[in-house]
Amino acid sequence: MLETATSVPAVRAAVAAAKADGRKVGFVPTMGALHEGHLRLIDHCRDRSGFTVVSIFVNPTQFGPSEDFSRYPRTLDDDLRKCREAGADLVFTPTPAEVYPRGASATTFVEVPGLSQVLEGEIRPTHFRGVTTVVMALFNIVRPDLAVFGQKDYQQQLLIRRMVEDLHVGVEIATAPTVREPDGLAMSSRNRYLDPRQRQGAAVLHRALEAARRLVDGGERDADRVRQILRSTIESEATARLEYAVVADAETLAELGDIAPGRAAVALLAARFGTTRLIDNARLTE
Ligand SMILES: Nc1ncnc2c1ncn2[C@@H]1O[C@H](COP(=O)(O)OP(=O)(O)OP(=O)(O)O)[C@@H](O)[C@H]1O
Ligand SMILES: CC(C)(CO)[C@@H](O)C(=O)[O-]
Ligand code: BAL
Repeated sequence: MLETATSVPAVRAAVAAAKADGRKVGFVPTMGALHEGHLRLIDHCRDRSGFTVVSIFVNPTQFGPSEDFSRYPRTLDDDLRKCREAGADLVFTPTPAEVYPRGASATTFVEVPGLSQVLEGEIRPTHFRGVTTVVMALFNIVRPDLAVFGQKDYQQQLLIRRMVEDLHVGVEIATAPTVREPDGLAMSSRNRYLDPRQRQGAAVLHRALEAARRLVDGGERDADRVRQILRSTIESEATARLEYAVVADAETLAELGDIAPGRAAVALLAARFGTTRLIDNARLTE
């Protein structure tokens, strides 16, 4: 049976009861508007724990002043139904004032300098400070044994892993693969902003990543050539405006000159389709 909670004490009580039963507690933080990608994270979590908590919280502190906080999709009834069908045990739907007790925003922050300032962090300068702060607050509220994040937000899961390691948070972090539409577009709550032409065009991100992967699988070691194929594929799509296309070290996100065997490399992309920003990534080597 799915339980719901809106307050910190109610979450703590439900989680304490599960732990008293000897159940491992898994946690899937989300901003709602749930799609198949989120549901696979819940499956991943259920496979690895005995009590799955999902949070649905559109976190104000990770949106910049000109971003889409007010129009971000909020579909709570539908989300609760999907969580129930997916077999979650507890859904936490707090207000900002519940998460940020001093008045709807944070007055204490957790930051991961360096990793939070490149790529997404360069374009969205306060974004990751908001993410790491809210994830730390949610971890302290839920006190899970395990938390699951999506590979679609590659930089985000790296930052969270770093935060957990640096601050001895004691939560195991799992990363689940990106779930895609049949044409390869990574599922994202923001896909619903796209008009039909942009929606069709957005599949170019996956095509670019596939082209890069084919090049590397064929033996290409020059990261510049791989960047070129990423760029030229995206630039061939009329609805896309490229923001970045990088080939980076999979752990540090430092840009690579060459793709050496034994060094894990990842391609990361961001582009706008109209006013909608989408990101995607793929590992090029393991
Ligand atoms: N297609 C996907 N496959 C796997 N995980 C995903 C996918 N999309 C989102 N996630 C993961 O779901 C979690 C919650 O993400 P969030 O609620 O922001 O959804 P989103 O679809 O990424 O929304 P947005 O459009 O804001 O980026 C994150 O860990 C995110 O990486
Ligand atoms: C991790 C997260 C739920 C924090 O608000 C958010 O950044 C997201 O949905 O990826
Ligand atoms: N999934 C990332 C959340 C954000 O873009 O704010």
